[in-house]
Amino acid sequence: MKLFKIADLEDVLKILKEQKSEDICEEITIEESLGRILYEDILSDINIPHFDRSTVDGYAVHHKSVNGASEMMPIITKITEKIKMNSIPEKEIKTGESSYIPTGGMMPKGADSVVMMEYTEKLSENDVLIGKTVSPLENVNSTGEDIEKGELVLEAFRKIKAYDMGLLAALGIKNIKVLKKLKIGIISTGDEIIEYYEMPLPGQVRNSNSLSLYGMTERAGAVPYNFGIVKDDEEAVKKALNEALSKCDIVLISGGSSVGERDHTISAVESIPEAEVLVHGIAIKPGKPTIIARSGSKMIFGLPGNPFAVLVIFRTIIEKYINRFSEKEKFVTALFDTNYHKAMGRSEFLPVKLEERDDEVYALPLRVKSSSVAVLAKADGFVIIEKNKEGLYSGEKIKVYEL
Ligand SMILES: Nc1nc2c(c(=O)[nH]1)N[C@H]1C(S)=C(S)[C@@H](COP(=O)(O)OP(=O)(O)OC[C@H]3O[C@@H](n4cnc5c(N)ncnc54)[C@H](O)[C@@H]3O)O[C@H]1N2
Ligand code: MOO
Repeated sequence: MKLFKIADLEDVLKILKEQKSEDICEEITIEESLGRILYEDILSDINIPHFDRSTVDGYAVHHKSVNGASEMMPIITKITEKIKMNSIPEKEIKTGESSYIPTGGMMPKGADSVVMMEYTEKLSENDVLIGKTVSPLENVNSTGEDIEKGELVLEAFRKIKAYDMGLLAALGIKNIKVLKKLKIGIISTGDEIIEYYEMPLPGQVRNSNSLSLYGMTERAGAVPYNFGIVKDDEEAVKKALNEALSKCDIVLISGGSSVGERDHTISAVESIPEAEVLVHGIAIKPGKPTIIARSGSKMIFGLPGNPFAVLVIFRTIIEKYINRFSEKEKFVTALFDTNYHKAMGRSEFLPVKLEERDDEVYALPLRVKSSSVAVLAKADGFVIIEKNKEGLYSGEKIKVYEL
């Protein structure tokens, strides 16, 4: 009798984290870096800002010169200089003096703060009334305040975000080392599976899994390759798997992952001499019959055929592996809207809709079968109910993760 070696979701993630992969990196320009995985630590070789500058248009002063100044009791200061952008102030400020300074202008020596224009009144070319007290560093961006020289700015294996690109530019970095994009082969199996552009006869099912895997692969920053539909035939599955393995870093096979007579993924995987099955069966609903194997430096994921299960396994496991576990899960907290019972022994992936009522966010569960292709299009996020919980109760505070 064939039995699954059911592993917990956390253990599966741990096994995947421990897999040594052959890192192949390449150098790219920062313009090309969005969504790529950094292969080096980025340290700043400068202070940002690299000079003290004003954050407002106004008059640079030493705070002691205007101590006690107010709208009713302004203090007169002598204008020493009109500082220009992109130039070094020529004069040092002494007690009772001020310099006009634009936003972003370099602070003159002797000044430690800036009074906003709105609180000043120019009396002549040489004198200005200051109607506000300021404290040291008020309206000043001091050297290294944002980033200090030598600071670790971005850590290796971070997935580069749009705002990281601006940060790299501010550091004057043109090229960075990133991991080469992983190539991901996608195979769908099943005698009943037809191309999505064909009209299904009774018993036939359009191939939706290859397309959702294609999209999710691209979203994860890898390159998908479609290896088409393969019949439920052991030799055909082996042939397709070997072909995909020879061209890709990771192979995803949907369908045939269970233990039925027509489920050939496991035997196809086992027929590869260097393949090692790491997992066959995960304590997650849906997606239980998932297979994870390694062949040299390559990985094979045998996914259940059910469309919802495919999405769940990709979202909770494969995507994390592709991204080297570098992305923090984003979530919002919400109150669960109803009582929900689940069987013990498997973690459950539950899609939810979010609703705002009386200043609270409520999560409403969407009833779903593993065969659904539609449910995630209706969902705003998902909840993972832990393996040993019997469900969720109405009003329970939960984390809703981004889909
Ligand atoms: N005796 C047992 N039977 C089953 C178990 C079990 O533990 N013991 N687990 C069940 C669970 S849970 C799942 S999930 C399924 C997974 O089975 P397979 O991976 O072998 O998947 P298939 O039978 O090939 O397909 C299932 C379902 O999905 C449809 N499908 C398949 N490929 C596609 C595709 N590319 N696009 C759209 N839909 C697809 C297929 O037509 C089937 O309806 O096993 C249970 N059985
Ligand atoms: O694990 Mo299966 O995907 O529940 O139907």
